[in-house]
Amino acid sequence: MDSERPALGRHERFRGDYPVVVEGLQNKFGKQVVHDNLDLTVRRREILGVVGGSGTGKSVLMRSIIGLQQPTEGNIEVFGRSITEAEPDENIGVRNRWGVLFQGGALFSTLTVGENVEVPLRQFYPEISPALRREIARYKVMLSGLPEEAANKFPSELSGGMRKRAGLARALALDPELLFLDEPTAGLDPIGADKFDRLTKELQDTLGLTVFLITHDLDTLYAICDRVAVLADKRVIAVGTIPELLETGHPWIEEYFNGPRGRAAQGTQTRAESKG
Ligand SMILES: Nc1ncnc2c1ncn2[C@@H]1O[C@H](COP(=O)(O)OP(=O)(O)OP(=O)(O)O)[C@@H](O)[C@H]1O
Repeated sequence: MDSERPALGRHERFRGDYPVVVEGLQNKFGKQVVHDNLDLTVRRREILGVVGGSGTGKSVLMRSIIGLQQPTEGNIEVFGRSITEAEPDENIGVRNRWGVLFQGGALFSTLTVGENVEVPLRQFYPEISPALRREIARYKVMLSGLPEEAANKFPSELSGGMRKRAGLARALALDPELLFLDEPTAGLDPIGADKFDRLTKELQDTLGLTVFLITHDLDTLYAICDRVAVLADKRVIAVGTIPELLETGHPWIEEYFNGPRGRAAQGTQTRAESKG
């Protein structure tokens, strides 16, 4: 089992082995404490699955890491830069190194898919010519597995699965090193979810991405995650491979992975592996 708080010198964090380091995080909404003394490190080029019961604060954790939620205590470093201590404008140099696929895609409904992908390009690289911006957006649309013509469609003209891919295209707009995915396969049918998983893995491999992936989808955890972090009791109670997590004997982990759905997902994975 991995220690959740490795003894890291700042120079090691800068070397990029741990693109995300969260230490002693606390998030409170009024009297509700969502996180308390939460530690987590994300390793370079891994797909880290983040699981936990509903309302355990997975999305709040992601929002804290990308600077959309100011924690009440703790420190978060992304690519060696403190997100919690700096003003949002000071983080401009790291904000263009990550991409985010929010739950539901969060696309602008009045813009076409291509125009949606152009939004971060306009924001971070206003000097790029409109023609080149359009070209980059088209490339990202295709990279996300959508047909080229999807760039001219509005989100309302797409299926749920295509909208997810459009959101992914926008998340990839700035060639990120770090990708945040919040429940990317929620609402997809099993075949669509499987294809999305394979796309995520392929992109991670070919682009060398580090992926922070919030999911309830056990198939995704078994199929593509290198490690899984479990949120419970207001913190990350364990991080590791699925066999390592099971060794903890924690009742929630046991029930989650060894319940009927967990066993089914494990069976699917074993069959997929034996087919090669
Ligand atoms: N802006 C906010 N103001 C007040 N409470 C909030 C806010 N954002 C989140 N919360 C609360 O924080 C808790 C954690 O929410 P979060 O969305 O992170 O859960 P989650 O683990 O992602 O859940 P799910 O799996 O259902 O998506 C919830 O109780 C939620 O109501």
